[in-house]
Amino acid sequence: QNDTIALTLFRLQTDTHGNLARNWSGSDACSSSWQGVSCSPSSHRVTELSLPSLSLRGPLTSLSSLDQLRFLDLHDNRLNGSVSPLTNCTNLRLVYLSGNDLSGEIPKDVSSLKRMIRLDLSDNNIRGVIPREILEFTRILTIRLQNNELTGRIPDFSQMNSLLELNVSFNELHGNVSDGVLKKFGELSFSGNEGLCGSDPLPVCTFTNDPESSNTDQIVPSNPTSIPHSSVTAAEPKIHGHKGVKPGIIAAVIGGCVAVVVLVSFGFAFCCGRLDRGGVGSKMGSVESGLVGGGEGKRRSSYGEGGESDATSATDRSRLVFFERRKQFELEDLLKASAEMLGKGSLGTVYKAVLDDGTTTVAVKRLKDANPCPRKEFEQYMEIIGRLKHQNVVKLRAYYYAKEEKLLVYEYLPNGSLHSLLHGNRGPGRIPLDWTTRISLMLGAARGLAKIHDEYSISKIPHGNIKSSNVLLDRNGVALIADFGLSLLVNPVHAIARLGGYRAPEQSEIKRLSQKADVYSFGVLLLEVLTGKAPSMFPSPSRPRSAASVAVEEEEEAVVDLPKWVRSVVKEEWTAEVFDPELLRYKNIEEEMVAMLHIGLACVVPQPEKRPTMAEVVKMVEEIRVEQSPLGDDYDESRNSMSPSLATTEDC
Ligand SMILES: Nc1ncnc2c1ncn2[C@@H]1O[C@H](COP(=O)(O)OP(=O)(O)OP(=O)(O)O)[C@@H](O)[C@H]1O
Repeated sequence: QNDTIALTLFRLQTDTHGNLARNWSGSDACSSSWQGVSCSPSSHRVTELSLPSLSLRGPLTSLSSLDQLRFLDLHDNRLNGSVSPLTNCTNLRLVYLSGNDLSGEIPKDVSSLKRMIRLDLSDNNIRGVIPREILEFTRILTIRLQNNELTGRIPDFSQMNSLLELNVSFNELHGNVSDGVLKKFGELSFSGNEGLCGSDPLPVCTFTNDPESSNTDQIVPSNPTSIPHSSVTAAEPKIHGHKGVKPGIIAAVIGGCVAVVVLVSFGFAFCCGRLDRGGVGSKMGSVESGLVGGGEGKRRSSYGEGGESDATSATDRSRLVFFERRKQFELEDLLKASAEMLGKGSLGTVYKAVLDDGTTTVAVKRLKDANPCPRKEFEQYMEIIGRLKHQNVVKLRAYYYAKEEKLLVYEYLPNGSLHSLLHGNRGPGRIPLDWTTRISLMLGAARGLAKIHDEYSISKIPHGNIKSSNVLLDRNGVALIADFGLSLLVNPVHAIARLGGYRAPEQSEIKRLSQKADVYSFGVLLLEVLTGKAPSMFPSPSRPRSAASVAVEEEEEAVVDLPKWVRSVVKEEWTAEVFDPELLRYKNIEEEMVAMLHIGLACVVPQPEKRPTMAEVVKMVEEIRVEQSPLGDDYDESRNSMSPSLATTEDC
């Protein structure tokens, strides 16, 4: 009842255009007829208030008694006064107040909002310093304070381990931005503050007497020019591109980024082999030695020698075996192809190879170390893999078997993996993965795995390595299951240890892959897509815990066993808490998310026999209807210009 009184007061104070009066009928805010208001069914308290763009004008004071409020979205109104009243709402997690006329300072007791996940106060008139107490948010993912009138020294955001997105641009802040912080959040997050300094492109810091403190030196830019405003017009993700990949271009260290993209001549990589191997490889040295060695020309010629000698020495049996009616290219074409390393997995290294015809692109997995699999067996397994054709399973186009080399040639999928979409670049420039896309990716992956299980229902061949990095996206954003059949190549005794899929509990005893364990892994994948948390497959209990990071680690530990964490949160009544905060921006999807959550939880029941089959999972996912794209209600402008399903993300 008190919440109803508080909201009624809020309406009377702010609803100058009568927008709320029209939409709030009845005398109970929790009666579900109050638009934009959601309550907890058990406590009958207001937990969500979502009233964006309603021309509300007035203070926030009456909201201070809503101490069960978790989600507050009042962006794009004309609200004024201070944000201080909200510090009483100690359950707040997601606060969107951008685009109002809020003024005053951010109070020091903002630290009472310990559960804050996302705080957006951008585009207001908030002044004063950013209080150090903000560093006490241990679960925070996003802080947006851009376009205010904040002054004083910038807090040491490097202490906020959980923070993924920070924007303090266009304020009047000063002080040193550490190198790590600048790199993590990107220069655009600090632009428009003439007093900030640090490493390039910020001006270099010099030390002068601090006018604010007689004891300490103030750090000021040597030449106070902020990052040019012209570079700040669009918050686009940075694409560290590498156009025109040529054979022989060996390594490109992408500007300031931890990830190193290695571009190798595939032919070179293939022919050179490993240092410790015999044959052509040992003649040429290792790929690594090639990396450090001479220039492009030299490597190109090395490649030429190696490629030809190996190709011509290939026996009739050591040839590319295609699963397509017409042979598309020769081994020699593959050896000549320009190649780019896409990544290393548990069984080998994958290269993108662009053939000289300029139109054929394939992904080539070069299996690592002497695979014990004899030729006959290998060929049989390839037959099994190559036979399976389905729109949601990555197609094996061809393979090559020689004593020293085993290559698997797959169709190339240009849009990365579900893993990189979910977890890549959670910082600034992150392209959110919307609900419609997530549902369609989960459905595609479910169909692909169901097909595998159905095709091999008698022999019960499992996939054995279901995880988000093995769900790839084609050019239309359709999800495909990768790496089917590779578990066959691994000694069953070591398969679980060698493959990195999400493990089912029974596998700690019965060390065997199975289709039921695939279902469990798929359940974990669903939970990963719903929560946005990456399941950690190999928890290390001995991880050192510093006092300062205990709280953050507790949060992280929740992801070690994703099913366990989800179960525990759901039990505590607040289901919405499990979902990826990124999804909370979309409207009217909660029912679908909860339905999907139930499917995920059904897949991860500890008893294998109680898990559904993948065919049943497909049916259940198909029954979750997405009537309309939630994008229509999206209020994140950064997404307007891109196609979410095809959005690729950089890892760095
Ligand atoms: N057909 C493909 N098209 C495009 N990229 C691919 C293809 N197959 C694999 N990749 C990419 O190559 C990289 C390495 O893949 P790989 O399957 O070897 O490793 P992984 O999935 O990380 O681990 P695992 O070996 O356990 O499956 C990944 O980044 C993956 O997205």
